[in-house]
Amino acid sequence: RDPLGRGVLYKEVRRPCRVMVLVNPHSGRGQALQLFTGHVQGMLTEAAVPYTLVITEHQNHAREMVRKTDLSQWDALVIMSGDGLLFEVCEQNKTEQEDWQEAIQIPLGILPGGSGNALAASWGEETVELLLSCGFMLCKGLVVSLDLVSIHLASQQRLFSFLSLAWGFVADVDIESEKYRHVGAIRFLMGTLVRLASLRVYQGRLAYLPVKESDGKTRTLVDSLLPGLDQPVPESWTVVKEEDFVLVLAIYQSHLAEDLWTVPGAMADDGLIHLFYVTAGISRPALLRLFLAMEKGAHLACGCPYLVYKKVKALRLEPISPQGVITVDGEMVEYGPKPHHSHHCINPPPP
Ligand SMILES: Nc1ncnc2c1ncn2[C@@H]1O[C@H](COP(=O)(O)OP(=O)(O)OP(=O)(O)O)[C@@H](O)[C@H]1O
Repeated sequence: RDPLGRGVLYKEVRRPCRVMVLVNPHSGRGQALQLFTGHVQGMLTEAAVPYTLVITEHQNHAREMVRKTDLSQWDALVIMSGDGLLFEVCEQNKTEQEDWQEAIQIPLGILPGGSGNALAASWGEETVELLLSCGFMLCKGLVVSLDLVSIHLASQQRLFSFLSLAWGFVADVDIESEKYRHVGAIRFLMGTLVRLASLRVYQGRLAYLPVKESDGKTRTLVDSLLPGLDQPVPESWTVVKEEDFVLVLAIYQSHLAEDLWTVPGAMADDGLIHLFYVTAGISRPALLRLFLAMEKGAHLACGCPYLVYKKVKALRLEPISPQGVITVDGEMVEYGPKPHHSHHCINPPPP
């Protein structure tokens, strides 16, 4: 079904639908619970969707809830927070459960309560208020399949990522601006201005497997495209000549935040990793112009010679700079002088 007329096929969860809603009262400007009770609760009641409300009390509370829960009792897990709480739930759901192949079939929902809300923004309607649009999809029980990217860290840890991997400028801004969370979405602009003042270059090696016209979607849970981290990248991969970067960003949804429309054409399950990188030499005003243009999805039209965009199936990132931040879905992950980050796009079978 395509009830929103966006060329996207949705499935519907079966009725009656039992939903667990996890609300982080401290996310974003600290109003998630009020927004839930003020806007979403009534919609769910009217739509006769039974739900159980869990208010998270501390970091990792949602993770523990999901670990302890018999998931077969629920038809959907819904997170009202930013992308961070969803990352916590996904990690628990997918990597720590022995039966994660089954666990990833459970529909996950997101209601925007954070300051970035990238995933919600990628899926909500632009014409109506984001929270109401996400609440509407929840009431209708509309489900789409979502690409997951498998990430191997240097320590062998494997993560599943639903949104992005970032290194350099974007990752620094994301983490450094967390302290301004209470101001909402504008935290990214504040963080961008602060970081621009101390713009730095990050050394590293980047290689990727470009998408070919003939490529179909990769529907596998096995990392068949990934060479071992101790192996060189295969000949079919492109090795980026430059080793001095201002940022590297791999994103698989359209939005990096509510007002950062990074990949205008991205679909939730197009099987693509959208790789952006900016090489050293870009001026501060030019970098600022890119981020301002991104609000309208117009950054690629800026004609900036330092910005490169590729559609890829897999990539490897090897930071050489000893200090830096790498984020997955906006959350900081381990960083080492010589970690390898390999990515491989997988599409789990539709729920
Ligand atoms: N009750 C709580 N008190 C403190 N921290 C919490 C609580 N519940 C959850 N958390 C933690 O808060 C962190 C931030 O949440 P989240 O990323 O969802 O919101 P945000 O940072 O405001 O939004 P965004 O990621 O969109 O910018 C998560 O790591 C989560 O584990």
